[in-house]
Amino acid sequence: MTHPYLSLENVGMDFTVAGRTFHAVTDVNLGIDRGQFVSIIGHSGCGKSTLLNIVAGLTRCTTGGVILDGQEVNSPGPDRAVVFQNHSLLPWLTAYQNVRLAVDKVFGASKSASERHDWTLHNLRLVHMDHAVDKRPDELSGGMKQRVGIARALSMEPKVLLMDEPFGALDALTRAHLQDTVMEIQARLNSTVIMITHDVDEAVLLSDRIVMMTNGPSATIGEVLTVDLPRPRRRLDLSDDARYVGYRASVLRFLYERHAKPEAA
Ligand SMILES: Nc1ncnc2c1ncn2[C@@H]1O[C@H](COP(=O)(O)OP(=O)(O)OP(=O)(O)O)[C@@H](O)[C@H]1O
Repeated sequence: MTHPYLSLENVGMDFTVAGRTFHAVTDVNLGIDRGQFVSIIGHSGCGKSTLLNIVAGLTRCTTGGVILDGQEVNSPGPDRAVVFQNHSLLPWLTAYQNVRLAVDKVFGASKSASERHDWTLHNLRLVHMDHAVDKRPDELSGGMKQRVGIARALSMEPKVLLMDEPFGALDALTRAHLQDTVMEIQARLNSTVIMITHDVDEAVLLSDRIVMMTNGPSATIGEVLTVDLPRPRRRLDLSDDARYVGYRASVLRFLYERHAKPEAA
């Protein structure tokens, strides 16, 4: 029997606050193949970030476990790079230096200084940021900072790229540009990606599968939708494509009919 590249097995997470235990997430089972782009969507508070943090190794799950490429995940590691909604670049370093720091950390022993230099520039080029390598974060727009954050994550050659609402803080046009860049890179590198999003169009456009979460407490996977649209995908062509519109409607129905937030219903 072949195992998926990444698997979440019976993952559950309880939080105990002031002596009271809260079951945030229960019984999450998910297998992800290499090269797959998976989005997690669900209402606020359903445990999306909790799940991502468990895969990242930043949080230990209360029950179950995560296995990546045959190894159990117990702590953070460069094989699982994370991109957060708000860039986490070091403000006193340039775009180049922010990426180079990660490259030195991961490849300090295995690549020469000139190889690490070339690799840093290569990754900045992938996200179309080679024109601003010497700029510090406060000299870059929000979208540019996210690009550098993505370059930094990719430069570690992670087995899985984890993205927690990576475009959430960006305006619609910048968001669209960045989504296109991520699609282009994913096609080129065959990256395995888990992305959290609140944006239904973003989920359908980018994903091979969309994991839809029920509301908490005891949130779990409600449904998994396979998005069988050919790649490369172009947003303009898809906007009136019947299959695209159908997928979009399925996610909307899940979120706003079957699992509407009680206060929003
Ligand atoms: N460290 C913690 N201590 C106590 N409760 C927590 C902790 N982290 C998360 N929770 C709770 O667990 C639940 C899931 O939180 P989580 O941040 O994973 O949700 P989310 O789906 O990512 O939300 P959002 O979409 O708003 O970011 C929430 O009810 C939250 O209050």
